Amino acid sequence: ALKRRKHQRRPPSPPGFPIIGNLHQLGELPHQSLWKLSKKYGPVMLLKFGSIPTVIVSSSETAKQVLKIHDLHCCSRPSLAGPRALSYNYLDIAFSPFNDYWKELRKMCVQELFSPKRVLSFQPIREEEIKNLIDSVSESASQKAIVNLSEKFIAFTVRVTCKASFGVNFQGTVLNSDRFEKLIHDAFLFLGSFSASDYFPNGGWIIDWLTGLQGQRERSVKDLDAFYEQMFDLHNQGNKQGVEDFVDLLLKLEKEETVIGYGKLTRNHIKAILMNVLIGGIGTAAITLTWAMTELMRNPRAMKKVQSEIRNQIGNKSMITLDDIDQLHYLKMVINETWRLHPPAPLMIPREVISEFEINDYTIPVKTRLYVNIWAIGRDPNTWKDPEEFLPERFINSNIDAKGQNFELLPFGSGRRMCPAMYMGTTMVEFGLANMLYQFDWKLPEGMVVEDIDLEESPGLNASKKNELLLVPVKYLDH
Ligand code: HEM
Repeated sequence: ALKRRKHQRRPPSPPGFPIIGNLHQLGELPHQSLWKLSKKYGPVMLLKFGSIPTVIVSSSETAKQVLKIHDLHCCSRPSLAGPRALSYNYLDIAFSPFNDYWKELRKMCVQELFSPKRVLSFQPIREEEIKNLIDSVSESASQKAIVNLSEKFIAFTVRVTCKASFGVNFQGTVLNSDRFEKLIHDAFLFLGSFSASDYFPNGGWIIDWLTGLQGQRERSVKDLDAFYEQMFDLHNQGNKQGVEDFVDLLLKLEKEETVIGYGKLTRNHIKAILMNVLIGGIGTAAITLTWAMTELMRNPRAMKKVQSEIRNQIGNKSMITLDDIDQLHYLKMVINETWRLHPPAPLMIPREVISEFEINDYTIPVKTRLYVNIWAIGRDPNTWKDPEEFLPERFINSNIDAKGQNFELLPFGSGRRMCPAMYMGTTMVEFGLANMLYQFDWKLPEGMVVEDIDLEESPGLNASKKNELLLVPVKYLDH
């Protein structure tokens, strides 16, 4: 065994400082900083985030090694302070370590919550909310007024996700939507925020306590908890109408004394699952819709082509339906191209190595934290020609899709930890975008030119568009 140890090779590492390691190199946009480092240190690099050895994988070939060939060796999640609090001690799907409990929970959710049947059952909700969105944008169009599309897309996904999860509309009921959006926003921040205890397991909590992060996190968890309780009460009172929502379903499973892993499903399990649905469902789709519109505005040729496809293939209609979308091939290419350049989770969710393995002759030891930089893979010139260019046509005659089998394009990840709600996410994006493109032509506000539309990302771990997308809608009257 001693002899073997000698031959272990460690991946190349950029030089770091004592104690903080390479943390100072992450900057505001970690996926971009790590992408730049990977150009120098290669597609498998070893960094130290505080005291934690962390491997970053940045090419499609090495992503395949990790997510397909060695998936079983690295499909756990590290324990992180923000997620721990919000997931009731890892009772959720996304942050639970790899164990029998997680396997059974994930299986149950895939069958009950994220199944195609369930996704389709929410279509009346999506239709009602797209009608609201179309009406509100039409109103702006009639006044030739600017629309804040970043805001509109968030409102749309919040409302659909809330109704599907809780069966309620926030307008004037239990919580107003502003407060709800803030709750979700804060929770999102705490999931992604720099928490000293994640990098300095011995004593980092003192820093979190001193900076007030600990206290803010606790408040946020408490607010969300109170909100879930209100939702349970509302459902138990039985005066809720409409389709069977996630809370109905989970409470039913609780009543049936469903066993998951080592015990029965409890209220805390339900709350942890709802957290995943809220965090997973809202940001990701809204971010994608905003980037898609941004890229189309920067590329009028692609905009024209995608609008002609929709308008020519689909006759006079007040709304594009899910059936219509099947035939919209260019629209799907536009969305894939958006995900290539702007994956909403550019570093996916971190994984943790559970048994030693090798990539490219480098040994990756147990407990290493592992990130796959899908943002970097989408811009790798070895994989993509003219990677910085938005060119949906690159998917013509290509068998690359976003379903986790092609390691060049991984917006939903791949392997055992892959997003279980891909169909739900894709449906939301396709349906939202198709209708916005069908109903309206889009113009830049007075005085702005195409070159003024920027691609800056906001700081943090979700690569959303930093500056809000402001456009002037013109109602398409040819139907
Ligand atoms: C455009 C939409 C979406 C994108 C791009 C996206 C992307 C991702 C990615 C990259 C991961 C990590 C995969 C990995 O670590 O290998 C993930 C995991 C996850 N996503 Fe999504 N997601 C989307 C929508 C949703 C929605 C709508 C939900 C819930 C309703 C959801 C729930 C989850 C959960 C629970 C996990 C954790 C899976 C696990 O750890 O086993 N996602 N997603």
